[in-house]
Amino acid sequence: MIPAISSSLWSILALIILFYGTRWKRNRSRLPLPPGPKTLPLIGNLLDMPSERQWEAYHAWSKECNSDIIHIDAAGTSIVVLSSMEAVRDLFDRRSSLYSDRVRLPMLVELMGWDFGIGERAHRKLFHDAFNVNAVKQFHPQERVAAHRLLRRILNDPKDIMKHFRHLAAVLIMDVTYGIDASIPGDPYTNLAKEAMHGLSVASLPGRFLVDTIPALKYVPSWFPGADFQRQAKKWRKATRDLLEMPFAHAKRDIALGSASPSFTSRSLAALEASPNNKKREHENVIKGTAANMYSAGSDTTAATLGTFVYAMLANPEAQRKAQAELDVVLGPGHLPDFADEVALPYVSAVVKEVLRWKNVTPIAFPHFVSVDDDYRGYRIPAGSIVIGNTWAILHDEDMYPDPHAFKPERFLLGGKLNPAVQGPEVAAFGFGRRICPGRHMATSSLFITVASMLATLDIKKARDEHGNEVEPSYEFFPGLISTPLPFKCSITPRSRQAVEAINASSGND
Ligand code: HEM
Repeated sequence: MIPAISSSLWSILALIILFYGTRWKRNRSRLPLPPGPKTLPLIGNLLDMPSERQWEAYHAWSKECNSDIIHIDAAGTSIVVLSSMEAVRDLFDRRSSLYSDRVRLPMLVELMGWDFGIGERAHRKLFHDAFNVNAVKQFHPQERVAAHRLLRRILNDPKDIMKHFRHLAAVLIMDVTYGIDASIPGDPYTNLAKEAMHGLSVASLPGRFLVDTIPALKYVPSWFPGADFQRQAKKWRKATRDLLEMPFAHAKRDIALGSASPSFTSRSLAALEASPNNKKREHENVIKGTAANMYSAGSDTTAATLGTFVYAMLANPEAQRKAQAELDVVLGPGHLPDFADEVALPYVSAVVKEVLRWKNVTPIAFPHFVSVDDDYRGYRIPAGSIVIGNTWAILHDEDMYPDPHAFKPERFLLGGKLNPAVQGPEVAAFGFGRRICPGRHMATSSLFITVASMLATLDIKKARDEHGNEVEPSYEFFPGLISTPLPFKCSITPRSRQAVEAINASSGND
């Protein structure tokens, strides 16, 4: 499926495809490309490229070709898909210096203004210092408060659970990143981010916009018939730039007034004082870009994963009952869990793992890019290829995870403990190699405290219609780089009077 385009745009396309197609053919070397679906002259697999659930099509092609590395030709854009841990480790880990670039999708970067990725070493160092496995413990108090606030918000308004998850993720990350309290009603930043994030999620999928396959289309003016992508890009560009500039300016203002709460931005700007004067502006831009990345990469992924948790509880009520029984034994009914309880709660930990695996929210991670020719297992990986680790295929490998589409936390347990022999979903759910999600330790700790707090105090059940029949959710996701549950109904009620009292006495204060 490809986007609908007018006949005038088709004629320009034909010329451009001819140009790119012949250029690409000239560059071919002797080694064969990895196997892949049959191609048509010049346009390759362009007509087969799915615009939704790409990971499933990649997986099916991989099976057809009996290969964990396949090649797809999208009208001259070379896409290589890796579907096993062995292949992702070989390329993304062992050859990380070659495979760690990001794809410069023209729609996203040039037209929409997402040009502040954290590719540079300076960004990654800033991030690592604040978010490594030990440093993230500093965020436990904020994560605990965010989980307690969530419980109170659900008690007061149990209807739209995804709204509460988005609020939790946005408030937590605004606090940690900028020291901004986004919990106040009418806060401008959470809505601002919503529009920018929607654009990012849609435009990050390779093949979603034709301009990514044929970059010269970016010069087509927005009034040209069929150039809807230009109008769409303009709207998203404004949201992107506002997301980059506005919260950062707010944090700087608070710092100047002396009223800022400690945050990634305040700490990084304080450290900037030591930079030479001629580098200050440049370093400040690095901090600004890193902060915007944290927000953009951390908020929707966290909210979507929590939505998947609710889907899982609706799909497998028995798992919910077992997790609640474990919490009741360890904490006593109506008590809220804390981080120190995690070791005594293997079933709850297994629920979190299975949520990250079952319908993982970043099924193709974020695509990587290789800028030089390489070869692997006798195949040629052409320079300029988009290289995708098919996280979804890895986390649904039947040999590693029998009955892979079922939600079964037990698969991670043996003798009442987490079984180290079973590969945890963390090996793929947060991406690969040098570009692996730097927020993963914070993500897993905030998922644990939120899931455990909800299970300790709330019952999550299917909603009922006006005839009292259970309403089965679709378990479907919004199609984007980040799979977010589509709107669904469910019933969330307190488990007991003690649970209500514990929530009301907790640290969440709105
Ligand atoms: C459950 C929640 C999360 C999931 C599933 C997730 C997943 C991912 C994935 C798959 C990638 C791409 C890795 C690759 O290119 O191979 C990524 C990148 C990233 N994540 Fe996360 N993430 C989550 C939460 C967070 C949080 C809470 C933060 C920030 C505090 C964060 C910050 C980032 C950043 C900055 C990048 C870009 C790294 C780069 O481009 O080098 N993520 N994440």
